Amino acid sequence: MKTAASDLEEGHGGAGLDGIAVDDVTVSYRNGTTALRDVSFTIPTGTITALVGVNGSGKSTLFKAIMGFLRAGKGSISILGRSVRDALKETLVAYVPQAEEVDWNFPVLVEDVVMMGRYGHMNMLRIPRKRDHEAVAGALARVNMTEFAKRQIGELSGGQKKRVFLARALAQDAQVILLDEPFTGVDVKTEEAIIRLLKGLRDEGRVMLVSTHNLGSVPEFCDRTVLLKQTVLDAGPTPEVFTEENLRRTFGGVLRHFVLPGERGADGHPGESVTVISDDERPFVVYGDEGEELSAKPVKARTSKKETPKKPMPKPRRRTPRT
Ligand SMILES: Nc1ncnc2c1ncn2[C@@H]1O[C@H](COP(=O)(O)OP(=O)(O)OP(=O)(O)O)[C@@H](O)[C@H]1O
Repeated sequence: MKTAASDLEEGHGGAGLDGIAVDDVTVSYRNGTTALRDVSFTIPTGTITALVGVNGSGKSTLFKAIMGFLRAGKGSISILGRSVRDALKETLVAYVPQAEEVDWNFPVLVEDVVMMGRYGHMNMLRIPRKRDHEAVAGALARVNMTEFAKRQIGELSGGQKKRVFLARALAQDAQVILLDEPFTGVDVKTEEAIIRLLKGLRDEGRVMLVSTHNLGSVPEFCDRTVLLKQTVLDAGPTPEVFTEENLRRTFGGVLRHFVLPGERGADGHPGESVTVISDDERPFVVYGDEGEELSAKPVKARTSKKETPKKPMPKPRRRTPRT
């Protein structure tokens, strides 16, 4: 029988089996809202993929469909070559939720939250065995939260809570990890720690799909990008997909894009122009000539939907601090 591990070996580095394959999926809610229409994309194993779109573009709905909470009215989803149902049975998929989705008043210890990741590996009585305790300890250590094991989850900071839910996914030994806005409410240091961890998981051949509004971090750590607006506007390697034209199509008037002139520059960058592209969180910032390639017109807030030639985004050299 094929195991997840053997699949991952086959697929490591993008070749071989797809990590997630979404084929022509349409999902509608009972009230008649069609949140996803004809959505298709594939993600190879051993990759991190950004899921980018405005509020209401269908990101959470897509996560729910991949988790099997919502059934596609049309199309199919496969995970590591299995149906969603089989993938869930084999505990291959984990979900790291947005902070708002969790009731933080629920009295539960950090180690208990992480142990929930082991439920799929236990029998019906859910009595943890040695290997379950070891998995929990290992997962907490990996996210640097060992000293918080006996704390109530509600007492932690936003970034610490995020790390606990990541630890739950690790304790589960999930091969496919869906992360809903993992950087919201976390400081830059924690964000960097999470990114380092995700890169390590990628190198183990796992699959990560990350919804984010932090456009600045996408080219830094996401190999691939899926742009969503009820349907897929574009999907593929980030250097090809994360373009100015595509971001405008994705965000429309929500996107703010402006260039500060070279004479003024920014702190630490005198004489360099600064290009800023942002929806609502951390902007994508480019200093100097690379930024000028994006726009020849300085000091202009641009929110028009006018199409411009497709140009790859240059890699940012520095990002602005979080406000
Ligand atoms: N339970 C529901 N019942 C009916 N419609 C819903 C439900 N949940 C979401 N929707 C609708 O489906 C569409 C997609 O919503 P979804 O939550 O997937 O977007 P999103 O991209 O995750 O947004 P955000 O960035 O704000 O989290 C929206 O029009 C939303 O109003």
